[in-house]
Amino acid sequence: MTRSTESRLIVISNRVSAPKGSNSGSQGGLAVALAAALRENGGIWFGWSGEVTEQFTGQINFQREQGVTTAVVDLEEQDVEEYYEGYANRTLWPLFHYRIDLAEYEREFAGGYQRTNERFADTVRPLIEPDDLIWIQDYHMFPLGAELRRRGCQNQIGFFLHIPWPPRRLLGTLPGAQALVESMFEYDLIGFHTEEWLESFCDYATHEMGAKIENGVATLGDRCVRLIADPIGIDAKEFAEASAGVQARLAFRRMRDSADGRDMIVGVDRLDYSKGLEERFSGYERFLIEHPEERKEVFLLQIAPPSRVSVETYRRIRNSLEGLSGRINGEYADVDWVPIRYVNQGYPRDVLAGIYRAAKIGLVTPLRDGMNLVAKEYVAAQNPEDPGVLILSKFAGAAEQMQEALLINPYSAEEIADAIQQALRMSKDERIRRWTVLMDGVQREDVTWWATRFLDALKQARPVVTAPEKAGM
Ligand SMILES: O=P(O)(O)OC[C@H]1O[C@H](O[C@H]2O[C@H](CO)[C@@H](O)[C@H](O)[C@H]2O)[C@H](O)[C@@H](O)[C@@H]1O
Ligand SMILES: O=c1ccn([C@@H]2O[C@H](COP(=O)(O)OP(=O)(O)O)[C@@H](O)[C@H]2O)c(=O)[nH]1
Repeated sequence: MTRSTESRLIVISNRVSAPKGSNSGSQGGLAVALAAALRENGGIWFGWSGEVTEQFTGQINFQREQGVTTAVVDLEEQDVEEYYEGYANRTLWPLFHYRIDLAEYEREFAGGYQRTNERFADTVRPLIEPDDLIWIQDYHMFPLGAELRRRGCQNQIGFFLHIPWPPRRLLGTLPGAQALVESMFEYDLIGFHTEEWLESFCDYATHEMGAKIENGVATLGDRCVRLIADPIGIDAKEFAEASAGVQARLAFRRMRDSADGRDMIVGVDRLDYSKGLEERFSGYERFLIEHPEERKEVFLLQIAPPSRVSVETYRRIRNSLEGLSGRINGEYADVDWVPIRYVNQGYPRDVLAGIYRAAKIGLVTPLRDGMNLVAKEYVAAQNPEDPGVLILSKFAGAAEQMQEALLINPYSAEEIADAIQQALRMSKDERIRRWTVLMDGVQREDVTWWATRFLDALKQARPVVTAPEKAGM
């Protein structure tokens, strides 16, 4: 990525890095991807520190590391409860993953979300210079662009949504949905991972709000916003280096030794109901039932670091998975074999790289997922001469780019079971053919490609207004 000499980049996201004290392995793909993009680009990365303070002060803690300045603020407990755990993760997250049965619509959450976004706007506004490009990330911060405009910010502001955009009939259940979408017209550019999420946004904007869409631009009244589908990738180069490193090799050997000649199937997901873990276990159980001859020949390693632990739905999914894995193990295990190794712990990505490489199958079966970077990491970690097979949910954003994976419906235990059998029986030639196409895509459409496409589109979204103090220089 060529570094811009004209304008700085201000990235704003809820999570700037893994909160202190949390397992470093549990941070999600967004933090990982943004760290890589900012390393390339330089600039300021602003967001929540992950820390709680008694009273919001707006005091910014700056740190400079590897050419990137991070600027973080602490939030009050009430902000965290209403904004992060409440509106972001009990209202928007389930709704945007098509789970209106789990979505909670509470005025306190909506109020706390708005208040916290106003606090972010007040705090970051003084850091913004007239020529800066501003890039806001994800569903925690839908109204932030409008709040910055209210504070006189005329910069180019882009917004990227990392999760799916729900179908219009589902979004219609959210109180205040129209106001939320209207506020998004204050952005100059909005990015989605897939054409499908982009189309869903257009469907809502046109049918519920009377917006007009033409040549990739949505118009509502006197506001225009450019829309793009821009799928995020991994830092393929860094990942390849990690895969060749000591930790990856140690992990690979450890897994191979403990597999004792059996084929390993691996799943790696934050412990989240959107990841389809119950359905995955049931699909695997169906495979064990339909193929008793395979029982001692395979095992499933599921790595599932706990996530958003203060939210009740996340505690429920954890309990339910403990019960399900326990039942399956109790039913099918023998003295020398356990069908599921279920691990509630996060691992650094270089260790994951070795684990992915040791697995014959990568089992990635979310019920709905904005992208899913694990699918791409699994491919990047494979041995080119003897690669494993990726089984991927057709409801993950990654499926649009990864057509050579075995694409399945994660709600169907039969399809999961059949795909496992197909992958185990697949010839080496076919594995290499599929992997070569997948790997080509992972390398070409990497995190730098993603960030460059977005930032280039943002620069061109509307003519730049030259800052008065720089005019005539
Ligand atoms: O910050 P957390 O609450 O711990 O959650 C972790 C991240 O989860 C979500 O990740 C999404 O972004 C990924 C990268 O684009 C994408 O591959 C994945 O499908 C999404 O689920 C969330 O959107 C992030 O904001 C969180 O940081
Ligand atoms: O134990 C773990 C589990 C996951 N991850 C990383 O967390 C990210 C998960 O991103 P993904 O897009 O798959 O899902 P998200 O958690 O963002 O919804 C990937 O980069 C994983 O390598 C990790 O470092 N250690």
